[in-house]
Amino acid sequence: MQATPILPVCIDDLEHIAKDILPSATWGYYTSGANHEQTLRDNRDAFKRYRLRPRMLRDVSKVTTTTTILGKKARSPLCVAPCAMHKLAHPDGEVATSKAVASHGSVMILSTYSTTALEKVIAAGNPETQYWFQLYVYKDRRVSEKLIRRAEAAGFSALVLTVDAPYLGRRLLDSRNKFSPPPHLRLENFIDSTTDFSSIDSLEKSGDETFGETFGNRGDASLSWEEGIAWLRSITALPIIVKGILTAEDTELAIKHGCSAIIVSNHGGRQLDGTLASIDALPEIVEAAGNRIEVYMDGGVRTGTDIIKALALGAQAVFVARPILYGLAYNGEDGARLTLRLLQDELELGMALAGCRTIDEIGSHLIHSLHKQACNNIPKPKL
Ligand SMILES: Cc1cc2nc3c(=O)[nH]c(=O)nc-3n(C[C@H](O)[C@H](O)[C@H](O)COP(=O)(O)O)c2cc1C
Ligand SMILES: CC(C)CC(=O)C(=O)O
Repeated sequence: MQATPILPVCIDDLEHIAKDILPSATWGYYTSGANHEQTLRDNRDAFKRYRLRPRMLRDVSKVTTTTTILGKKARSPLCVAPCAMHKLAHPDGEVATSKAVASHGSVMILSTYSTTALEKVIAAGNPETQYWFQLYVYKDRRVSEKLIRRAEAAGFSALVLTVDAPYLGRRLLDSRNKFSPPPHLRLENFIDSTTDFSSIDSLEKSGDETFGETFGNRGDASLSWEEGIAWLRSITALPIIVKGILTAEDTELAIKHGCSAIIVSNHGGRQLDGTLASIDALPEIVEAAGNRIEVYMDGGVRTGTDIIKALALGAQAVFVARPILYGLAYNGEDGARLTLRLLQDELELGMALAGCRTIDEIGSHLIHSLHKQACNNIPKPKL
């Protein structure tokens, strides 16, 4: 058995510590994937199949990670993905995460299933930081519309529509653990819902419903590109970002239907098991997007060099989910800050060692792929 590290110096250390701290059912919910967890594992393993081709003697005495994300300046391309229920990790929950992201200066996507009301989360931030609201569309569209109105009023600057979860994936560990969030927590975004969301608002399951059924029974699985995106466009002027895209075909449709950006994602291996790892899907999507739309990615990012590889393969920004939960579990806001700082430090050092002074200098020339298929899809060098 591996001893718990005293001072966490990388994300894997934080993961070990979080495992020791968190109740086993919470740990299971946070870390597990769907079915046999092939995609969960592959999200991380796939990064190792890309190796770096560093350039030398390029005056890396100054390195900056400043970039733009959805047209706005950001201090770093490292951002925070939407994650349900941060208060399972620490009582300060999403407010702690918000403050950490604000000090880091990039983007936080807040989950619909936040354990803190969306207004409180954005109020803990600063104007430099972008807050985007992640949306699930419900059969009762009034529930989704009300959330959108609140997000608009609170100052969220984009909607992130999660498209890979018409139903919740089968997470075997959650079934074995009979995972159910503790009753003292609230899904605060639903508290004043005037529609029939009372059972989910208190996080109590109605009758014998499993957590997945509670979710599945309320989500609108009939959502389509034509009707769903048109409906969203008809009720909001906020940019719409689709999260969960894995193919060139859907990239084309996202552009056709007026989406503003794409997040290449398989939901951290928690939905359809057996998909491509996000980093493997990225080149196809970047090529299909062809600079018409920004492409971001998430899934398996645990080191600064993972971020460099994703940027080199064409991502404009990179999102992390579980690493933030590990940081929160370790030490609340300071722990979430540590997560971001460790990854940011690794990113800056990695850039210097690879000969990149700016984000623009991170191009496909840095990538040596160990699988030939991906090599064919790698976008043209930026340099
Ligand atoms: C515990 C947990 C809860 C999540 N909740 C949401 C959610 O509410 N909405 C969503 O779109 N994605 C959700 N995700 C998926 C993440 O946004 C993201 O796609 C994925 O976890 C990224 O992979 P990583 O955890 O390896 O960084 C969740 C992921 C985890 C681990
Ligand atoms: C409450 C869940 C639907 C949140 C989620 O997307 C997940 O657990 O992956």
